[in-house]
Amino acid sequence: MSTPLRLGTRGSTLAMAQSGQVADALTAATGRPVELVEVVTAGDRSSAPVHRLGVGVFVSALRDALTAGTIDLAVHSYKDLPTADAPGLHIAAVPPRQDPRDALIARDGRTLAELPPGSRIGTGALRRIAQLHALGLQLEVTPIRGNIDTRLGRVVGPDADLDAVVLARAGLVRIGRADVITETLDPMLMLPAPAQGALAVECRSDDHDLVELLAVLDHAPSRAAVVAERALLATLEAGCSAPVAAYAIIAEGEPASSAAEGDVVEEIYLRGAVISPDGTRDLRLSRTGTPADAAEIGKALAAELLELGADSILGQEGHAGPGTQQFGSTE
Ligand SMILES: NCc1[nH]cc(CCC(=O)O)c1CC(=O)O
Repeated sequence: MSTPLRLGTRGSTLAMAQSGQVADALTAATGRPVELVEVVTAGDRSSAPVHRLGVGVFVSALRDALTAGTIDLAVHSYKDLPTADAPGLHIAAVPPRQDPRDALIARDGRTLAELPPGSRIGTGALRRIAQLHALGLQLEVTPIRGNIDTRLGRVVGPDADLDAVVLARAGLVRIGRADVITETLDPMLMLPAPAQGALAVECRSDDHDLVELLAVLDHAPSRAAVVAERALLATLEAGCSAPVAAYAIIAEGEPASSAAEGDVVEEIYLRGAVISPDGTRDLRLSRTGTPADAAEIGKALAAELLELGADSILGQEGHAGPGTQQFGSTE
């Protein structure tokens, strides 16, 4: 029996679930045993609001442990990773992505359209707040935070005080709570966060054997989608808390007339949005291309959004400007 690989994880229900799922997949594919090592992050120890701490605190403790060699690999929710590269570390796999759409959890099984004006709907993410306002449904959007269980408790159970909350479908699926979802939101109405529903499996770049081993978990279409969405985010120089949304789909495209019979041509479709927090300014665009050009497509779509004035929308939110990395998820 080979020595177990040490997979560092936060202790939250979601982190433990997704780390366990990656550990199992890795063992199934390679026969290597994997042990989970809990890493307590500054974000878990503090009760300060996440927008003050920055979501980076959840990530950096895991990255420090990787660099120090106390763990061999880490699993992150990809949407929580800053767009800047981490020196000495490598994302060795992007496993098959979960459904990236947002989900509504509402009282009495209601859908968004069934919520009466004045309904209280909870979410902390600026991207979701902006899009809920843009719908013009006269919903009362209430900022909430905390882990998935805490946020669910605002609408399900004895302490419920809201009519609905919006959460990522992927997180609920991973912790086995997809049953509470009353509507999966159409991306045309509620475009997800860049990389939502995807995981990043990270290790040290110089750990060549492990880089090679982890490649079995990589899913090329999921990686291409994430590359496009995050290229858009990075080009807008926005962080994961900005009112920026992006969603890429890889689909079978129309083969060129010159293509040989049986050739499968893949196409990437990327949709991106920048919306002011009050929902009054709402820029949404799409673009298609080939998956090999995922990064260029993301950059090009961001450039189009900037031409239409995206920077002035982001500027309203204390846009940090070139060369800086914004942190601070309120999700
Ligand atoms: N920032 C919080 C966060 N980070 C990852 C997920 C779960 C879904 C995913 O992997 O994208 C969530 C919860 C949510 O947004 O509801």
